[in-house]
Amino acid sequence: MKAREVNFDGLVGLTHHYAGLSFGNEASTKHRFQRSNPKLAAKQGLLKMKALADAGFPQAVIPPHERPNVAALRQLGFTGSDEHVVEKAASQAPQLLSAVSSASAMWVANAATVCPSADSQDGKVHLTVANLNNKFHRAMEAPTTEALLRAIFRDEKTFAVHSALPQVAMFGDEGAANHNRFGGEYGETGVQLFVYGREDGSQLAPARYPARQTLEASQAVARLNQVRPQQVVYAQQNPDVIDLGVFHNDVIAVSNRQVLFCHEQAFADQPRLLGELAAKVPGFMAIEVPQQAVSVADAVATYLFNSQLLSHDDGRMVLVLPQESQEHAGVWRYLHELLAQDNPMSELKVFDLRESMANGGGPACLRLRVVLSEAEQRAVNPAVMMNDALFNTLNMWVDKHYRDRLTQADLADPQLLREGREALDQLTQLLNLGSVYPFQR
Ligand SMILES: NCCC[C@H](NC(=O)CCC(=O)O)C(=O)O
Repeated sequence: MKAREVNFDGLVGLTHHYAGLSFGNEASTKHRFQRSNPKLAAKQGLLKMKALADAGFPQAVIPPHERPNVAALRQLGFTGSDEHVVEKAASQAPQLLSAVSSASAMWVANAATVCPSADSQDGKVHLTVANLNNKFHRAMEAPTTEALLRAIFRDEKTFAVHSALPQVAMFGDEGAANHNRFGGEYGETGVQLFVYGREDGSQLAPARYPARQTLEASQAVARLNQVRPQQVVYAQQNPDVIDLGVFHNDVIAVSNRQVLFCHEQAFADQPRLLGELAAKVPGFMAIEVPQQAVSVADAVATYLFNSQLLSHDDGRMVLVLPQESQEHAGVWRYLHELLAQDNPMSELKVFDLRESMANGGGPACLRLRVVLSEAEQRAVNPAVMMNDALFNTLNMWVDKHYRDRLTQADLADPQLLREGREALDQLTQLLNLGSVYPFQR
């Protein structure tokens, strides 16, 4: 039976805005306080999903979270009705209101780490929710992410959804953005590469920006996901590139099947890692981009590596890139050289994801890869699968509910809270999710 990689993309939420919340993520810092367009952001994401579904790649959607997160503000001491809580936060602590209003759950590469059934000891598909401990606005995603994943991957005989790791720095976990799986056919046993930024207590760590993922977290996720130990490889990110803005490994590397496409400075001990992968993955091929061809700074600015590397049924691979890669002459030239060389890459697909990119989220950040056998695909909640009908339904839903401009000041508007709840209440019906949001309980 043929297994496929299904890409689950995060749908951008109604409160998408630029708040500069992610120290170490240069796009987030740079676009702080600029005006956003949530409606356009959601539509840009939907267009990518639809185009990939049309090109034959199975595609699904993961809904946004309830924002502002009023419960989080209450936990921080704001009292009164929900509207009063928002008003008080807006006047006393606007940056906190921004954090609890962030639409950051759209970047579902950080939602969880996935282990396909072919790799797990009990033969189930495992998903461990990421705690996103390094940033307040992201750490609050875990409970709703868990509820959503349980509503999508409902069948407990097929899927095992694990709660996030303890919310402390030692177990900082950013999900699939620091995880790669290598192998032949998707349904065959693979090798899983867990990439971390630091080991608790070790000196080998970035100096300027935080390392969000720890080795201790990666090891715990590998245990929870029941990955057979002989199939696990750990590697440390190069701390110097974290200091240049590579806050997740998927900003500097992407993989698919036997191919690793990465910058030559991506990993701390790159020759050792590539040797280990060559020994464990039959037909392993590393495509390392030299600093001379594309600098780390250009990779961060263009998100060349935050691409999706997808396989057509005949084995040809397509690289799904953000428009910023096409707009950079040197990067675009390099990509064409790559196509001409002897490797499986045969096609480039470019998308305008400007709204997400301005917060540091490219094509790869917006998707969670889930390898599923045919039987497992049938066990997924069918209402989240992208097709013509769902594309039209979601576009109409976005048109009806989303604003086309939002600044930090607008977050004070209590109407935004009501708009969000009404929209999400309808969305849970459209996607047959049941009650997943705090306001529905
Ligand atoms: N995988 C891409 C994640 C991008 C995300 N950006 C943000 O949260 C920016 C939000 C803001 O600054 O408004 C992050 O850094 O975790």
